[in-house]
Amino acid sequence: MQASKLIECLRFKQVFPADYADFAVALLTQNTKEVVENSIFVAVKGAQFDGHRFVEQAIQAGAKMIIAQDKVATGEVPVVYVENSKRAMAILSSRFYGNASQALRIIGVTGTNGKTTVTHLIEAIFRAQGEETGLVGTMYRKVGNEIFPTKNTTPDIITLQRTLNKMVERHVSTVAMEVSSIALIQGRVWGIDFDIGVFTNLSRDHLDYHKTMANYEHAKSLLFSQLGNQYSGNGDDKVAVLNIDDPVGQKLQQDTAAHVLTYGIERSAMIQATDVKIHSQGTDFKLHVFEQVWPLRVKMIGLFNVYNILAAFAAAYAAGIKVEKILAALTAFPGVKGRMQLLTSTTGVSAVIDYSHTPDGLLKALETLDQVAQKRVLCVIGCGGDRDHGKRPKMGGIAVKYSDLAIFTSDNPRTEDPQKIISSMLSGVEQPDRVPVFVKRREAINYAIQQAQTGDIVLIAGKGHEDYQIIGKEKHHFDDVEEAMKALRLKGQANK
Ligand SMILES: CC(=O)N[C@H]1[C@@H](OP(=O)(O)OP(=O)(O)OC[C@H]2O[C@@H](n3ccc(=O)[nH]c3=O)[C@H](O)[C@@H]2O)O[C@H](CO)[C@@H](O)[C@@H]1O[C@H](C)C(=O)N[C@@H](C)C(=O)N[C@H](CCC(=O)O)C(=O)O
Ligand SMILES: Nc1ncnc2c1ncn2[C@@H]1O[C@H](COP(=O)(O)OP(=O)(O)OP(=O)(O)O)[C@@H](O)[C@H]1O
Ligand SMILES: N[C@H](CCC[C@H](N)C(=O)O)C(=O)O
Ligand SMILES: [Mg+2]
Repeated sequence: MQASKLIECLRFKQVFPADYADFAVALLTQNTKEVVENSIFVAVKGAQFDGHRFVEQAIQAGAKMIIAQDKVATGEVPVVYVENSKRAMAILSSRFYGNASQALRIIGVTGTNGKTTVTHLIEAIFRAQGEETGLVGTMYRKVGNEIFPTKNTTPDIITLQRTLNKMVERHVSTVAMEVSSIALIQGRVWGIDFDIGVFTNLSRDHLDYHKTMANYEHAKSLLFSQLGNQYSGNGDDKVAVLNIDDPVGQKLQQDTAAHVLTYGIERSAMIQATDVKIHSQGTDFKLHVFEQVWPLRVKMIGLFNVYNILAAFAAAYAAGIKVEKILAALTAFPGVKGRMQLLTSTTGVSAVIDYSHTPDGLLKALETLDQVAQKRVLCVIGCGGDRDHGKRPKMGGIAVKYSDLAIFTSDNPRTEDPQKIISSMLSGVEQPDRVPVFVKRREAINYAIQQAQTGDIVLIAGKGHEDYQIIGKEKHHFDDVEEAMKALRLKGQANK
């Protein structure tokens, strides 16, 4: 696309010089590291850097046009001044990548916990119908079967539009996408035409960023207030899928113009689960879809996973898939890597790897394991550095209160002192001197598995699927599954 054609979509812009030499745009980017010959570079003011300071570097790397909101010196290279470069970036990327979101059925999932699980469930349901699917989230971006790495749960808008464009090229029809609160505030989904919005739950997290729960709640509400403010009248209008047992889910009913489909367990809901029975191999419950009832057995463990299943079911139901077909896919679903992932061993000790990294997630994981463990539940837990400090004492307290033995260790310390993070966790515990502490995660895992006896379960919480540990700014290979398997094997050999 020619630059002049592309920037037509920006209103109220000032272009200097107005008679610039037009060119075919090779790439649109906000990052100097990506710039190639004939790129357009968008200068964005970020939390750490101001992109306007990288303009010269972008021009040297081949940028032929700059989009900016503040005055920049560009020599001969044309500058398009806009009121807000992030918004301009959203509008430009939508046009550059062919308004891809309009050609796709996009299901956005938001909430503190359960987004990755629900998006994978949705992906599995649509795949089982023979559809080509896309997935965007914490673990990766997936186009059909092809996996692309990701830096954020919800990527920046250009990466997102580029990914959606690739999905259209590969004949994807439905996309399940995690929408983080931070992305909603930062406009990373501006211009994305969501068809269905799903709310899982809201509890404490990310207060380092949002500061207050009210701000955090407002961020989540944006997905629903931006959904479906027009009615087609064809019966294919937008749908908000809301967890009605969560007070925020109840409030969101007021924020959206979209059709509402409620789900829940405790309160009366359109999609409801009753008679939930959790056992070590999975969970049984009755699924009520308005007036009809189906018995269901799933392989995932825990009451919280029943909520995740209801959310995914409701999204698929809203998309018009037949109940029996959805249920067949849910019954076959094996679970998500690093979410209540069970490792058994010949020793009779089991380990569960789970991505619980919030107070509520940890509480739910421990409550679930308490119901299925034959004997004790041990818990290895740390908290991430450069993240919400307030959740540390809460998670420390929960780990000690809801397990038989809690062992404190490091998660991803990032640029913080790991010992200080652990001290903060210990400040939430009544008898901190009774908590075994191992700064090195490997040692904590080994200790927990050594201490465990037949019938015990060791929960290794916080890092789930992650195959790295971030210490300082360095990423080192570290995988809880590998470490736990190694420790279980050693225990097995020692027992012989
Ligand atoms: C604090 C924060 O949210 N930062 C996010 C934000 O960065 P930013 O816009 O502030 O960027 P910046 O680093 O200050 O740089 C400003 C501009 O200069 C440009 N730049 C910078 C350096 C350079 O050499 N060249 C260059 O061009 C950058 O490309 C950028 O355009 O926008 C970037 C692009 O969208 C994100 O990648 C980045 O996420 C960082 C890595 C991050 O850790 N974010 C976390 C807190 C986050 O967003 N988490 C959520 C929730 C996770 C969950 O609950 O699952 C997520 O969605 O991942
Ligand atoms: N519905 C739920 N309610 C409470 N806790 C949950 C729920 N679903 C999952 N969890 C817990 O939260 C952890 C993370 O789950 P998941 O990865 O699906 O959430 P997420 O919202 O994608 O998290 P993130 O914000 O890191 O992307 C799980 O390992 C589990 O312990
Ligand atoms: N999406 C979450 C993941 C936290 C995972 C945990 N292992 C940590 O590093 O704190 C975040 O970036 O806050
Ligand atoms: Mg996630």
